[in-house]
Amino acid sequence: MSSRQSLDSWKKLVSLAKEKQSQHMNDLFAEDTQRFDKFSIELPKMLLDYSKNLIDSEVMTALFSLANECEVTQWREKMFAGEKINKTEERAVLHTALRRSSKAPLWVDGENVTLSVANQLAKMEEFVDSVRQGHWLGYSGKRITDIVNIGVGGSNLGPQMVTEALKHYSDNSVNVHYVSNVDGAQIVEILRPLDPEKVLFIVSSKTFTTTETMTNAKTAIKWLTASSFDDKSVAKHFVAVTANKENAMSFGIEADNIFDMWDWVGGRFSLWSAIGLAIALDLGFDKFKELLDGANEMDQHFVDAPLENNMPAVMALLSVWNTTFLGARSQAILPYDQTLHMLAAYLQQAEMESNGKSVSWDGNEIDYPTVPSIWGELGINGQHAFYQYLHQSNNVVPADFIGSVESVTPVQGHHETLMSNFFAQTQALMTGVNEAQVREDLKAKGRTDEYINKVAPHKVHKGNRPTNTLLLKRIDPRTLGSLIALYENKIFVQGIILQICSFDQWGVELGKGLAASIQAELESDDISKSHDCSTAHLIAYYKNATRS
Ligand SMILES: O=P(O)(O)OC[C@H]1O[C@](O)(CO)[C@@H](O)[C@@H]1O
Repeated sequence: MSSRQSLDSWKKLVSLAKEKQSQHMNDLFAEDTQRFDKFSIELPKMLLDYSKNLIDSEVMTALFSLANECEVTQWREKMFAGEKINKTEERAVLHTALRRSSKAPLWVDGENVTLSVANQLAKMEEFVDSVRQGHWLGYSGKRITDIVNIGVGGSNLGPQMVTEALKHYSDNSVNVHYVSNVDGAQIVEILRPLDPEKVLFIVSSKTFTTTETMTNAKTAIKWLTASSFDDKSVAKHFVAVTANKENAMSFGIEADNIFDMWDWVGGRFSLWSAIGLAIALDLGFDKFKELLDGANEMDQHFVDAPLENNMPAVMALLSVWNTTFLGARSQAILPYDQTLHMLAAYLQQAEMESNGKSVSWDGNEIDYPTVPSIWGELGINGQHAFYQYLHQSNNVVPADFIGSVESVTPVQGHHETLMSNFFAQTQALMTGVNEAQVREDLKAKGRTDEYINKVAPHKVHKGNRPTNTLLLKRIDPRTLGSLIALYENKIFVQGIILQICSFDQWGVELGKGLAASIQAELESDDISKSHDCSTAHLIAYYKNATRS
């Protein structure tokens, strides 16, 4: 039994979970008309209603005790102070320093992080302004019109998700494109309409070793130099963002064109650094700064608010309740705002690469369910695709519903239709409809007994499906910054409670290593004897087919 399971609060939650599993949220709402007031948190630009969870005050009290017994606030202080809480890599975790407003020094390994961040932001600002104002010109003297960000995982998902979400705020000084897939189909299609004389490539890679990114960057250099350019053109058309300056320089990128990353920023938490350069080029540096300020506001709330009124902490505790204690295995992210169409993909990496682990920070196997798998889509599209499963499958999927009071692009009648669905779905998921109600309804519609007997069981919705509702005022750079930081801080709290090292990602290494050796086999006549027979036959089939 792990140390967590011997905590009083943990034991209490185990017994409360048994009790609550036989209850229905409809009864909890009937018994307590104050549920919304008790189980909601309002911040200046967003409201969280978490009353539609299988909780009551006793459960929440036990969850807050769990957070206290797990020393969440002490760990939070350590993270913000730059202590090396990423134990397996002996690194600080300071993505919050990238958006911090305080000018006070913050030291890590003799480096004043506050100063390094300020310097990089100043370098970014100067570069962004010069590209957007047409001072930075391509090799042949033409203005840059298109930015192509080459990166994958954290060096792609965050910037691309934000670019998509804030499209409305772009003045279209430049067009921004993202290449992440090593499947050549993507880069070929993106480059096809572009003019090499007007394109700027950003090679974004913390390690500058990621095969997909390096392969795409090499293709981009070939594309550029294949026209009338020579090698010198690379200096005007390539910049890099990396913590591995040496590799970027040997790749051919000028030292001055390299923006720094640091080992204390995890890739999936890096959009606030120069990894967000494409965002800043698209929106202008002021709006990028607003994004950082919004994130900083959420950090301040996370640091200052008592746990009972702390949005990231409450969301983390609810996830632990739903998953570890009530047994949910997945979690849906359902934005009802077109601008957030990449949010689920972004949060998949943020949460699953951080906490998708089964060994605790002391190296022992974890024997309780940890975090759910994250998936999702725009909610309104999901309604016509997978909501059947959410309403009636025998697998309960807790869901975050995220909507905005105001649309960034109002079109008469649209927003009300969208939001009426938003409100209807969480109500339906909670209340459901029982067989007696179904029968009564069918009878009132004049259906025959035979028809009612046949159809009634299929129309029952058991309800009791947990949801959180996040209602934002409006998607803008500041609110989006706060929303992303909300989830980042939530992920941190989950990791602390579940005793997970949230800031490493060893689980991606095995496959990467194997792919490298298989690539050598694909490019030669050899086939390694070390494969299992399935993999060996698949490789042989592929090689025979490509060579016949
Ligand atoms: O920025 P890099 O070093 O190219 O890494 C890209 C992504 O690959 C991963 O290392 C996973 O393989 C992620 O953690 C990271 O965000």
